[in-house]
Amino acid sequence: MTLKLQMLGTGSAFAKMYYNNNALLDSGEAKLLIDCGITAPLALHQMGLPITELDAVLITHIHADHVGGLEEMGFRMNLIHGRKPVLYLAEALIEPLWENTLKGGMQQKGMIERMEDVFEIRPLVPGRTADLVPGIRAELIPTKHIPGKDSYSLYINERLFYSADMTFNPELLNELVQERGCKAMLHEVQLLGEGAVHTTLDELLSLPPELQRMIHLMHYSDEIETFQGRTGEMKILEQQRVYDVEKELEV
Ligand SMILES: Nc1ccn([C@@H]2O[C@@H]3COP(=O)(O)O[C@H]3[C@H]2O)c(=O)n1
Ligand SMILES: [Zn+2]
Ligand SMILES: [Zn+2]
Repeated sequence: MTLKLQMLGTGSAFAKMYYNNNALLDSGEAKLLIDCGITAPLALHQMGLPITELDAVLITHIHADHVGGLEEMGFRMNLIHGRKPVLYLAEALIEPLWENTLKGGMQQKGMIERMEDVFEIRPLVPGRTADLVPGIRAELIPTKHIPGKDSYSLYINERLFYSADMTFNPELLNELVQERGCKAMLHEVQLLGEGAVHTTLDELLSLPPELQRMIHLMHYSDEIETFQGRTGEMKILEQQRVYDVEKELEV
């Protein structure tokens, strides 16, 4: 089974040269979308991938660059295709995603009263590996991002770490490699400024070279081109390029 990765976008929340940092994983048997930001429907359209081809969506946290495309996804799937998209998310995100994000645009008296009326909700328990779609299983790892807001990174198929949005956590990265057999890391990076809610490039450059070699950078701002050749042993993920995870991303 070959796992393929295609980033719909590799941009930070306010990037204008890149779509939102949302990822398509394809196991050959099923397709999982990780996060569905504002630009995700347009990115999928430009990739020529119909939303009906997605077997499930997994949400890491409730920021618009990670959930802003769910209203369109929900309406189109239900109203045009007569299907509820499968939505995986931590139990703690279910209520706030509906009450604080989707309800305003999607609620319709007598037709859509709850998130379950438009999505097939599949709650995830952090720390417990779940089979998501054929060939893709994942464990939610609670990570620090915005104080007071739940946010999760992913450990996929016991070999691929997906940071989502998080502040620097070298202990976690070391544990994943030394104790859990991690072979590749897709990690967000803030190129400029202090890392209040993200992980900075300087923080990642402080990691040992052998760990840096496992890291592929994503969720970056428009300045990324000026950082070519300045990311130590780390590579920069290319938007919409299709990667064979084992052959091209693993060390
Ligand atoms: N305390 C905060 C909260 C938000 N932000 C910015 O808003 C963005 C929301 O999406 P993101 O990708 O998590 O990046 C956040 C910061 O750019 C920030 O910089 N500081
Ligand atoms: Zn983000
Ligand atoms: Zn965020």
